[in-house]
Amino acid sequence: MITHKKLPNGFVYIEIKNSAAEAKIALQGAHLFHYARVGEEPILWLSEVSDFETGKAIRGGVPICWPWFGFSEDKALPQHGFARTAMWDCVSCSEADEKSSSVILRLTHSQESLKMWPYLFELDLHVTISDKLTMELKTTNLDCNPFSITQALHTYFSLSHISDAVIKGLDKKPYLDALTWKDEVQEGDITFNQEVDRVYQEVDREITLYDKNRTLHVRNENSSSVVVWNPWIEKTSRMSAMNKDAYEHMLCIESANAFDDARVVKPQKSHTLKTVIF
Ligand SMILES: O=P(O)(O)OC[C@H]1O[C@H](O)[C@H](O)[C@@H](O)[C@@H]1O
Repeated sequence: MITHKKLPNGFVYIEIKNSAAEAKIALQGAHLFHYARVGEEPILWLSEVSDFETGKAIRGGVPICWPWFGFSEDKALPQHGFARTAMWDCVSCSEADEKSSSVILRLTHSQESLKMWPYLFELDLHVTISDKLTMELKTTNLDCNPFSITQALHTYFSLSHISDAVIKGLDKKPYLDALTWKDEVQEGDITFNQEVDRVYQEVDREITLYDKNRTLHVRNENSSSVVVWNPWIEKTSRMSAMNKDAYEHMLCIESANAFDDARVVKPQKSHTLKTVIF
């Protein structure tokens, strides 16, 4: 069942329930903020103190960073672009069978977007909810000039505890350490005992997240960069909409086209960043 819902403050979202899983996705930002398989704990982390307010990104779930990841060259523009706080339209809801439901949300250029980023575009998020979570972010260039994008499906995973988390699949991969701005190379698995903010490059394998009671797989397409982020104690205390111990129960593994993995989209052409989480 796919139902359009509204919070008391007017914030609108779509609830999807089928025999395999359930999900919630806000029209603001096409922001998926809940996904759980039937009978299991939620796979996505959502801050207990997140705002569901117009113009503010939800803290948790899967924010969409687009058309730039991180800071823009113009520091007056929002970090991670404007898509995550813009209102999207729902253009399609469908149920393939009792175990699989799909929603397509669309954002197109507007007077406001053209002030921040001077291109005509269509951006579609196709979400499929089944025993897997599939997200396809399709950028179509409707302009007469090519444009370059950086982007991420900025997935916040829910953890039993950060000290139990192990990421496999990035061994020997080069990365930019966003804390020191140095280029490094990963040696072995990733574990966490301090702040981590890294953009891995040349990623060509499935990534596996081991937690105490659960193993999750992330399979990306048309992406060779992955951001791994945990803000740890001090940065969490400075972050909006996060309790001070929130870093213990979240970890971001972001399916991206970031830094050296920026993509040029020619007029009338498309690029689709895809991730499957299972
Ligand atoms: O606070 P936000 O704008 O949502 O950004 C949250 C985080 O996103 C990414 O993971 C970046 O690598 C981090 O440096 C940043 O702190």
